[in-house]
Amino acid sequence: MSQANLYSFPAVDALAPALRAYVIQAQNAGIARHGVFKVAVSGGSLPKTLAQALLPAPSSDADTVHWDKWEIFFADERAVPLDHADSNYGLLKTELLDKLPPSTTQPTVHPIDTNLLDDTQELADQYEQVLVHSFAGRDSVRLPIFDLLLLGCGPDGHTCSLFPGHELLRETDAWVAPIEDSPKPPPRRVTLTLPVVTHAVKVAFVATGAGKKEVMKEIFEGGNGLPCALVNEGAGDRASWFVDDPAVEGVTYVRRPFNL
Ligand SMILES: O=C(O)[C@H](O)[C@@H](O)[C@H](O)[C@H](O)COP(=O)(O)O
Repeated sequence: MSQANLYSFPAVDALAPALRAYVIQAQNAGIARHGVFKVAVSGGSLPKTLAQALLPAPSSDADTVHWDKWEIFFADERAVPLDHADSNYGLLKTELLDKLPPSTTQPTVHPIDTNLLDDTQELADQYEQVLVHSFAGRDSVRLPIFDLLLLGCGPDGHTCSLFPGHELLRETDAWVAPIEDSPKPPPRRVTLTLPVVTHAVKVAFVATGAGKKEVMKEIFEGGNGLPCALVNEGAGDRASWFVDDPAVEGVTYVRRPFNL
């Protein structure tokens, strides 16, 4: 069975250019296939790392981020207004989108519908409809196939808003699901479901810092049904982990040299 790729770097400074090369390759493949690049992103520390990877000026044509071709979705989002401190949209905006050079044609961004914040089921259903319309005619209608998912990994092994042991891990029908009892605050959120996550063309996790080393050991050496491990099992070598050395200290899983 194919296995997830684990790429480790001394620090984020070295990780960022590799992540950039990987994202640009996924972007170019998406544009070649469909003329656009459909990507979903998480919150946490990811937007900041993405900014470090993607904001530097290109060194060549092949190194160019074609923001005008990007369609950005949220892998998970908190049920809060877009300008709230907990909003993943707000985080991406301040960390990355607002920092694009003024001459850049902004990407298309799909935030949640904040008219529906009182009802997380409605919020999830509406966001699923956004995906239905966006992916119409593209792949099988059974599942939206993102060109790339850019995800984080919590210290408990959660990813998106899919938490260890939660019933949401058994969701097989919905593409987007509500959660009212997230153990990480805030409790009310919506998230892509596991089938959508594992069917993406590529899934990249970014996990940095010594605070991740216990869970990285668990994910890569036992799995234990942790959401991140379930993504690794479902996506196989379509999953790639970009980590720093402190996050994988003591992890025996074989690191790959980073080569595209
Ligand atoms: O909305 C969220 O809570 C995030 O999307 C979440 O899934 C995040 O990616 C992980 O908790 C990792 O967070 P860090 O990168 O900050 O460790």
